[in-house]
Amino acid sequence: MAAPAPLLHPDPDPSFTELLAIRPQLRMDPLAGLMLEEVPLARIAAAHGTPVWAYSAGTLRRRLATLQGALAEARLDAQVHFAVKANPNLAVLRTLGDQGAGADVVSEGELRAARAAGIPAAHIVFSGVGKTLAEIRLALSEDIQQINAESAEEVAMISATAAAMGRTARVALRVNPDVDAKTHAKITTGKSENKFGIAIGDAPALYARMAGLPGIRPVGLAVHIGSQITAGVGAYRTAYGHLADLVRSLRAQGLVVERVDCGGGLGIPYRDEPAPNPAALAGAIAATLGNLGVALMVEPGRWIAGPAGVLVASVILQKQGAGRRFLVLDAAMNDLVRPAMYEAWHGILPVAPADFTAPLAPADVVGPICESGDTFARNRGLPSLQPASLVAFLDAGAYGAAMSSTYNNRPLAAEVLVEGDRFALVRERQTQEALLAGQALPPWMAR
Ligand SMILES: Cc1ncc(COP(=O)(O)O)c(C=O)c1O
Ligand SMILES: N[C@@H](CCCC[NH3+])C(=O)O
Repeated sequence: MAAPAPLLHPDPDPSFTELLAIRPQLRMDPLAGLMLEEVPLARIAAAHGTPVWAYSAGTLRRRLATLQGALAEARLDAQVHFAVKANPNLAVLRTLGDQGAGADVVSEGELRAARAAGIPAAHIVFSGVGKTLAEIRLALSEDIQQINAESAEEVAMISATAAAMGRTARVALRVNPDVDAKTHAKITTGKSENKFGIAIGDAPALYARMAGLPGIRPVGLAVHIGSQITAGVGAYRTAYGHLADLVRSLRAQGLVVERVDCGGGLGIPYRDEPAPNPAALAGAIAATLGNLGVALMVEPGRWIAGPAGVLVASVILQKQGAGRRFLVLDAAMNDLVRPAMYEAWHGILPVAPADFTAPLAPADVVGPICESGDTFARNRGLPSLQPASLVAFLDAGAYGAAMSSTYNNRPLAAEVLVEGDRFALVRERQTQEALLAGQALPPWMAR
């Protein structure tokens, strides 16, 4: 069973050279050090300080094109909807939207970001297990492509809201196929014990009921079985097979099924995981749903954005503990929470050219936050790194900045977009003033 690589892995880590070999967006220049496309990361750090996120526009486009190409190659009538939760930066969304990506959103904020980036409402799907009335109203007034409903209770909310607004919501039913995607327990979503979707056995009756409700036009089905799926496409095939059966049985009842949203979840190799590729996913879709005459959607987030981004941090100090070396960075779990939250393994490379050939020794890479979970890596082979040396976290373009917080009252880091040999700030580092803004003392504390 493939599972995401944990923070501390029993096998030797891939070398720096091996990590770079499968990431064409990154290379080590003998003079300029680690480069993202044609921009030395040291230049970005010098211009905008650290910690700083940097995204490659070229990589975003290339990966989106690979996915679009794989779907076309499999002769599928399929649209890619980028899962905005992975990276809601407007420049990222604009880059992908300009190349034809729609958006999969799960909140008012994501819907507004997708619209602000220029993604047409007709290419936006709203997913999520708990949309508020205000969010349903916004989706309806924007007339987005589709709302994916996850329960009978939510269908009733959408129907009542749409009818009151004199609108008709295009609704797909998200089904829970009870399939194990063999990924981290916190990010598996297609098992019956997970909160997502409606049990596949309950779907036919609800779908039939939807067809008779005011304010609702049932347009199809949706499924999403989990994230960072690296155990091949078997679980996808099983889930899509169940959906295909459901499409056939709904149609046999005389119901209309126009679309199937196949969800996201395609994994990437953070360490050396044998991640499935888009062609395999397209093959699984084609083999199951390909001949039903339904329009298809996929909702990848990580696969597109993960490898396109890095987090650059500075070493604050190197500290010798009892039998271990700690490398204390100015980035912390509030910036990149994946290691603390899922024990996730991220490649960590020195940015300076000389560091690359230096002898390596194990280090625990940590942030300055006051809890031991603020650990990015254990026993990681790294050269001696003096204060102010830079390191880069690889594959940080998805669920990186998106999951940042201000824990320890640390401001959100800046974000930069790299385009060939140019780069531009696309989100400023949060100011200390902004961190305090909006807080007020109650009148009785005034002095
Ligand atoms: C409904 C839905 N679609 C798409 C995604 C995107 O997942 P990933 O970034 O793993 O492709 C998610 C997150 O797992 C999700 O919940
Ligand atoms: N945030 C998770 C993925 C969850 C996907 C959300 N549906 C991660 O970083 O791996």
